[in-house]
Amino acid sequence: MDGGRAKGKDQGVVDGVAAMAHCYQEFNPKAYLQYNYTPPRADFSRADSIVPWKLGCLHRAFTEGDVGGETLVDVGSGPTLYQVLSGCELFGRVVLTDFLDVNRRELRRWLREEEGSFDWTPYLKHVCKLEGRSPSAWQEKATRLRSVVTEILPIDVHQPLPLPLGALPTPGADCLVSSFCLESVSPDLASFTRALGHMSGLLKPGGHLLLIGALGESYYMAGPGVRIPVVPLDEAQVCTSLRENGYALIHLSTYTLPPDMRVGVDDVSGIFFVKAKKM
Ligand SMILES: C[S@@+](CC[C@H](N)C(=O)[O-])C[C@H]1O[C@@H](n2cnc3c(N)ncnc32)[C@H](O)[C@@H]1O
Ligand SMILES: O=[N+]([O-])c1ccc2c(c1)CN[C@@H](CO)C2
Repeated sequence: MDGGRAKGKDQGVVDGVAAMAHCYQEFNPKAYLQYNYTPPRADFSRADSIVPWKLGCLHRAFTEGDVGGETLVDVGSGPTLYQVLSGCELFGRVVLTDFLDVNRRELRRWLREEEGSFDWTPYLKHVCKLEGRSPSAWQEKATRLRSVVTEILPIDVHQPLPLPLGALPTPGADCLVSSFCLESVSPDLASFTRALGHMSGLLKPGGHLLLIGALGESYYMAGPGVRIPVVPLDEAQVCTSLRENGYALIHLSTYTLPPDMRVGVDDVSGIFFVKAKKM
C-alpha cells in the first residue's frame, strides 16, 4: 500500500519496469561478452556449443528464401553483433538498438575498428563457412556488415513506440531479430507479452521475426555482483505470447544446455529459436 491507497495494476507495471531499468544501470558489456561469447559457450570446435547452434539457426532462417527486403532491425542488441552476421547479406539497412549507451558505444567501437573492441573474427569465419565461403572471406563479411549498419539507436521495448519517432519507414521493418532481450528485461510474463507487442509494432505486416531466448532462466549475471532477474519461460508460453501478438509460427527449435555449458553465470536450462511471420 502506498499512502493508504492500494496500488493499481498500472502502478505495479510502472514499478516493475522501473526496477528492471535500475538493474541494468550496472550492466557490464565486457563481462557479459566474456561470460557468454567466449568458450565454452562460444567454442566453434564443438558441435554442441551454444553459439554455433544459434548461428546455424540464424543462417538457415535467413537463407530459406522467404526473408528479405530493405530493413532489418535487431532489438536489444546489447554489445553483440552475431545476430546479424547472416542477415547483413540480405538487407541494405541494418539497425542495431539497445537500451544502454554503454552497449551502443561497444557496438560503435567494433564498427569503427577502434582499439579494445570485442573480436568477432571467429564468428565471421564460422558464418562464412556456413555460407559455403572460404573462412578467409571473413574480411569481406566484416566490410559488408560495416557498410549496412546504418544506425545504432536507443530502444525501450516497454514503450508502445520503442524507437524514436521516424526511425523506421512507415510500413515498418521488413524483418526483426531479437535475442535474449524480452525475457531478461521484463518483470513478469504479462510484461514480456506486452513488450513483444510493442516490438511487433516495428515490423510491417507479413514481415518476419527471428526470436532467440532463454528457457527456464530466472536470473543472469551481467557483471561481477550484477544479478539481473529473468522471466522463466517455457515453449508453450513463448508460443502463446506469439499467437496473442498476431504471429504465425513458422519454426521453433530448442537447445538443451549440456552440463559443461552451465558455467555459473545464469540458471538457463535451454534456448529457443523462433521464426515467425506477422499476420
Ligand atoms: C541479455 S542482454 C541480450 C544482448 C544480446 N541481444 C545477446 O544476444 O546477447 C539484454 C539486453 O537488453 C537491453 N535492455 C534492457 N532494458 C531494455 C528495454 N527496456 N528495452 C530494450 N532493451 C533493453 C540491455 O541493455 C541488454 O543489452
Ligand atoms: O549461451 N549463450 O550463448 C548465451 C548468450 C546470452 C545469454 C545466455 C546464454 C543466457 N542468459 C541470457 C540472459 O537472459 C544471455
